[in-house]
This record gives sequence, C-alpha cells and structure tokens, in this order.
Amino acid sequence: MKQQEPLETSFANRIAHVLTEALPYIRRFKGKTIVVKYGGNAMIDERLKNSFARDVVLLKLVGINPVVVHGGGPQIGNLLQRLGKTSEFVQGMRVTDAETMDVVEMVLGGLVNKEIVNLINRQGGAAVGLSGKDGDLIRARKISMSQLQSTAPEIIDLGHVGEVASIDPAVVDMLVHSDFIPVIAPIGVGEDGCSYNINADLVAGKMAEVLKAEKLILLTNTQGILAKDGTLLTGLSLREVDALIEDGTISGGMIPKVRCAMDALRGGVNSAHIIDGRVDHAVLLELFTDQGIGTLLVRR
Ligand SMILES: Nc1ncnc2c1ncn2[C@@H]1O[C@H](COP(=O)(O)OP(=O)(O)O)[C@@H](O)[C@H]1O
Ligand SMILES: CC(=O)N[C@@H](CCC(=O)OP(=O)(O)O)C(=O)O
Repeated sequence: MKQQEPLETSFANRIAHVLTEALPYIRRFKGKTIVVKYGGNAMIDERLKNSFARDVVLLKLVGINPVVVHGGGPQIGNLLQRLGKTSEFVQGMRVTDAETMDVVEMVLGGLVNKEIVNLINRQGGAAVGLSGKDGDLIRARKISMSQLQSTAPEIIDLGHVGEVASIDPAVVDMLVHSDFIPVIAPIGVGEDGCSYNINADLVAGKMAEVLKAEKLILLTNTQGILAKDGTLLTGLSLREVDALIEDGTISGGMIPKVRCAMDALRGGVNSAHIIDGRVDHAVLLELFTDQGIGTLLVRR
C-alpha cells in the first residue's frame, strides 16, 4: 500500500498560516457583494483563466457574492482583424459601426461570456452568463463626441458606443440569492432598442455602485497604478488620484479605469482595487492576505 508522504513541517506551517490569515477576511466579507472586472488583457492563458475561475468559486463557497463583469477588447480585435476590419479608438473607446457592433455582441455576449461561464462551472461553481439585454439589466445612452476630448478630429461619430444610463439589478439579485454567479458582458440597450458597446470598466463601476458592493476589483495588465519611476503605488485617495491624472502619471487606458473606480467610491462602494490579472490567484491574494496586492483606492 502506498504511504502518504508526511508534509514538511515548514510547508504545513505555511499552509496553516495562510488559512488563519484568511479567516478574518472571510468573516468580514461573508454575505457581501464583490464586483470583479475581468479584462481581456488578463485572459492570457489557460492556467491563469483557471486560477481566476477557482478564486471566484472559492469566494462563493465561503459565503461571499462575486459578480463578474468581463471585457474582451483584444478578443474583439482578433475577430475584427480576421474579418479584415480595423478598429479606431477615441480615448480608449472603440469606434463601433453597425457591423462592428455585431462582432462585439458575438464576441462579448457569445464567445468570451460563455468561456468564462464554462471555466467557473468546471471549477465547481454555478455561473450564469448575461448581457445587459437580459432582464433589461443595462440601459445605455449613446456617447457623443462632445463628451470626449478627441485627438482624432476626423472621427465625428463613435457609432454604437454607449455609457450606462441605468442598471436594473433585479436579475443579478435573483441569481446571487439563488447561489449562482452572474457573469456580465458589457452590452447595453438604448431607448431606440439598439445594442450599445460599453467599456467594461464603466459597467463594472456602475454595477458595484448599484449592487452596493463592498469592493470593486479591476484586474488589468500592470501591477496596479505605477508612479513615474515605475514603482507601485499601494494606496491612493481620490485627491491623490486627481493629482496623478493632472501631472500625467496616470494616462491612457488607466484614466477611465480610475475614473470609474472613483465614481464607484463616491457612490458608496467601500474600496476599489486595481490589481495585476497576470498573477496567479490575484483575487484571493488581494482579498485574503494582510498585505493585499496592487493599488487600493479609498474615498477619504
Ligand atoms: N500610472 C499608470 N500605472 C499603470 N498603468 C498605466 C498608468 N498610466 C497609464 N497606464 C496604462 O494603462 C494600461 C491599462 O489600461 P487598459 O490597457 O485599458 O487595461 P484593460 O485592458 O485591463 O482594461 C496599462 O497597461 C498602462 O499601459
Ligand atoms: C466602447 C469600448 O471600447 N468597448 C470595449 C468593450 C470591451 C472591453 O472593455 O474590454 P477590456 O476590458 O478587455 O478592455 C471594446 O470594444 O473593446
């Protein structure tokens, strides 16, 4: 008969330490909602995707309510390229004509959404995929060029690019309270009945606000918010973030991300975290360890 190797003492101690360190956090977050934005750039390889799905399932099993909002920008770009279409971006927003909108809906609402649902379910969770159309979840409003400081004067219309006009959380509440894990694609419906392509960070921020979430966690492809010299800024207040945008330390795609996190904080979410989705089990490390990872944004 094969004998089980005894655990090396220091390794066993480490496991015990990790589990006991997690305990106060599990107690603190039990019954609370945590909105996790899973960006397309963090969906790099199978190992990372599975580690993300395991984290989400573990949260649910210890009594926390994860709600996943996903992106899929690179995946939309890949399919558009295969179809011979190129995308233009204005302030990080993809100019979306009717044909591009069809692709966005296929990729986000179909491929990416169902892949995440399947990953979570294979790890033992019960995920249900939704787009903003399901249960009239996300009402969208068209974004006009005048709302953006465009550096591309030749583009006069963003097409089907929307912002969140309102969220009706009824379908998400119903799923959460029936022990399902909602997985939401950032597509909204306009007053005109048309589909709108919404930046996933914007949807995640508003979702966290409307669901009165305890935390908003944004997974991205950097360690967090970095200073000019490349060091990680571990904790920032709203005032400090404003100053970093002002002096150009925060730029590009990080601007809408911090803006929506700041809006969520002002709307009552207790904390927002920008963390590195390229790290295995990033969500667990953030939630259940004393030091956390990435950048913590707080209201004060
Ligand atoms: N101060 C900063 N700290 C970290 N990243 C920054 C900063 N300023 C700009 N960025 C850029 O923002 C990017 C993240 O935004 P984005 O590419 O839109 O992410 P995602 O695809 O995850 O939504 C980083 O990869 C980096 O290039
Ligand atoms: C209007 C707009 O730009 N929408 C995004 C939606 C996907 C997204 O936000 O994906 P990431 O989080 O992976 O960047 C897009 O078309 O790429």
